[in-house]
Amino acid sequence: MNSTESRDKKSNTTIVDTSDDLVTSPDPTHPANLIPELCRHFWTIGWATGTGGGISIRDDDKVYIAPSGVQKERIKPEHIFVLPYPQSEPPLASTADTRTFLRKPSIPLKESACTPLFWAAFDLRDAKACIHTHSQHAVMATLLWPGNEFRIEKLEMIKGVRWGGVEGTMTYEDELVVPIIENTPLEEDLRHTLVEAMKAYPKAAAVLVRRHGVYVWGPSWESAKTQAECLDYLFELGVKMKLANVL
Ligand SMILES: CSC[C@@H](O)[C@@H](O)C(=O)COP(=O)(O)O
Ligand SMILES: [Zn+2]
Repeated sequence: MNSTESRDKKSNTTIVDTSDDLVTSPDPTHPANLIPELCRHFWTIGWATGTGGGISIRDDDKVYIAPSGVQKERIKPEHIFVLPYPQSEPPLASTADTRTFLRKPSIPLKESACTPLFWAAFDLRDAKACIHTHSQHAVMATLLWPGNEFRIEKLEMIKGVRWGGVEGTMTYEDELVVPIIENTPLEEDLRHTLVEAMKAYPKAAAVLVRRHGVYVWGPSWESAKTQAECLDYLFELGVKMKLANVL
């Protein structure tokens, strides 16, 4: 049990800190400041509109998560959840009673439904940040590549993508392969196939979700962001090239 939690012996429930201490910092690069700023930016480029999409950042033993179902461009630091890392089990909504939080907002909010998906990037790739976008370029790519892989080559922006999302950068000579998984009615239910795809494609920097979007991660929030930008560019260009019959 961490310092911000205490257990009420009578009711046997965990009382979580709802103070703003863990999400208040004058440092603009503190995750609780960065998540609202990046979500605002992602909203302006169509990655996180209509409450969809988002980003989670891991700072050592803490994971910072945005709230669920809210206008992502209007999140404030005090709306951010803080979870301890690592945890023996991924924090699934279906295990709500046993999940541990270091900090919850004082107003009634739920943590992002993407939490178990972000967690897969932290656990399987040791990522420090994971971005989920609803970019139409990603969605179109999953429609024009009907199989279980998006493939593209001979484009300069491939050089901005890392092997596995966290290792060395790819070269112009390398073919980019991104696995595609099928969407599910509930976000949480994507976890199983996302984990399977990450294991089957250990060198892939992202996982596309058909008719939904993409999960991209990196060894830092900066790297996750620039890789997501390179991949989005490649999805957009791939779609245009395929429609122009020049692929
Ligand atoms: C427009 S609803 C989108 C959600 O179901 C989900 O796909 C999503 O990306 C965001 O989930 P959230 O729980 O709001 O963080
Ligand atoms: Zn989504």
